[in-house]
Amino acid sequence: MSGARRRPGTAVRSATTQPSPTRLWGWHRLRPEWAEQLVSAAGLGPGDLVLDLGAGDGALTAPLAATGAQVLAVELHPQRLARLRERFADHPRVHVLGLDLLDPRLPARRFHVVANPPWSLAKPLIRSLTDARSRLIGAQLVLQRGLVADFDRRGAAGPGARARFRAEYAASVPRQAFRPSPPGPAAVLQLTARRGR
Ligand SMILES: C[S@@+](CC[C@H](N)C(=O)[O-])C[C@H]1O[C@@H](n2cnc3c(N)ncnc32)[C@H](O)[C@@H]1O
Repeated sequence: MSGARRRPGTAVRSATTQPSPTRLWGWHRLRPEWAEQLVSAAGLGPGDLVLDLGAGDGALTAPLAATGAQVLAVELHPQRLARLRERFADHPRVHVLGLDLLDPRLPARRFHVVANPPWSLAKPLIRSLTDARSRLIGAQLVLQRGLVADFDRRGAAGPGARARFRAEYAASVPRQAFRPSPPGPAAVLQLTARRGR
């Protein structure tokens, strides 16, 4: 892949993938004050590795980098990816990756996730993050409120996922927290590994 460093344990699907006419490229950017709030609640610092999945143009990437953590910002949309690469080209702790979130490979070392990912991919994404081989420590995912409430009630889906991760409704996020506003309200789903992974 050109322009982005490849990390062990992460997969790279073509960064030149073109938006397909059937692919949903919805983009509800988090407003800066909400992005800051989400990042500050994650309690990250130097030495941590955090993934921003579906990074857009970096609404969360920038405050995540300001914590001192190492940030992997994943985006597939060609223009957003290009903008992201340009914006963080000189940042020593931000690595921009042209990955498809549907690719299940994850970092080989322990990691966190703080993200406002594409809501349509929430279920496969959570399945992959809570997989038995995943080294996820904790995730904060901004998703549709109803879905977050479901996860809070039923726990993480997928074989054995409930035994490995707690899934909780952590906070409500109003439609006004995004630009443009999504059709319905959102919430933060907190996933926490039950044991060190
Ligand atoms: C809800 S937007 C959030 C953008 C940014 N995190 C923010 O809060 O402003 C989701 C992002 O995921 C990206 N995306 C959609 N499908 C993707 C995929 N399969 N792989 C990687 N990124 C994807 C979209 O291009 C979009 O930028």
